[in-house]
Amino acid sequence: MVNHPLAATRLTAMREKNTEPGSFRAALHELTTMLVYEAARAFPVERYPIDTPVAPTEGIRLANPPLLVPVLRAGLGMADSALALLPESSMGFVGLARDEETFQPRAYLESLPADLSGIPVLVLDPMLATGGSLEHCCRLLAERGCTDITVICVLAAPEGIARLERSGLPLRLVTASIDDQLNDKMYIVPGLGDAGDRQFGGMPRF
Ligand SMILES: O=P(O)(O)OC[C@H]1O[C@H](OP(=O)(O)OP(=O)(O)O)[C@H](O)[C@@H]1O
Ligand SMILES: O=c1cc[nH]c(=O)[nH]1
Ligand SMILES: [Mg+2]
Repeated sequence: MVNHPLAATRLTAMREKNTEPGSFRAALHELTTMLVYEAARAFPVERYPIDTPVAPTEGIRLANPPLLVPVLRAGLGMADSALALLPESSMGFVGLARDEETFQPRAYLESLPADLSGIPVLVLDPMLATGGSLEHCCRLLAERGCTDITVICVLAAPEGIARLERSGLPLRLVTASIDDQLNDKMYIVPGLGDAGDRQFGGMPRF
């Protein structure tokens, strides 16, 4: 979990119900930078020779830049800042919408490389609630041979964390908060509401 005063202030702006969509998107953008920065501590690097204007020395580059996979819609608001920190990365896309009666994810977009063996993947979705959506996304990646998945989210519910743990998928989770629980509509409590609607508009359902 990323526990930092600057992350906490962005998270507070996102939780506050009167935060306008523009400020919500700005806070998500900045918080994503911090979450990706922390997640990237674990990335392997390689050394290679470079020249400064003064002398030869050794440079560092990522040994294996990850594929970035935002989960539409809400993960779209994390895509730009992740790509800014990882300009060497490519991006795939998964589109999922949770059915608000059954709470099952409905897939409407799958734009991923066919073979992900040997390629680490950073999945971007601000919300881990029941875990159905992120489990579905990570299964798509594992079916393509991915064995190294990092899920980056803003808020995680204990129920969703337990589900990902039970899934046996090869993943680790980086989050800014583990909240208390889910309500009867499967929204995270205290949470921040619907992360897609808060960025892009829509009807409150919680
Ligand atoms: O853990 P779960 O119970 O599956 O819920 C989490 C999912 O819900 C949200 O997306 P949503 O389905 O609302 O789509 P949206 O991004 O288009 O709003 C969120 O971005 C996750 O993908
Ligand atoms: O609290 C929640 C749960 C699912 N999806 C959201 O956007 N928010
Ligand atoms: Mg939504």
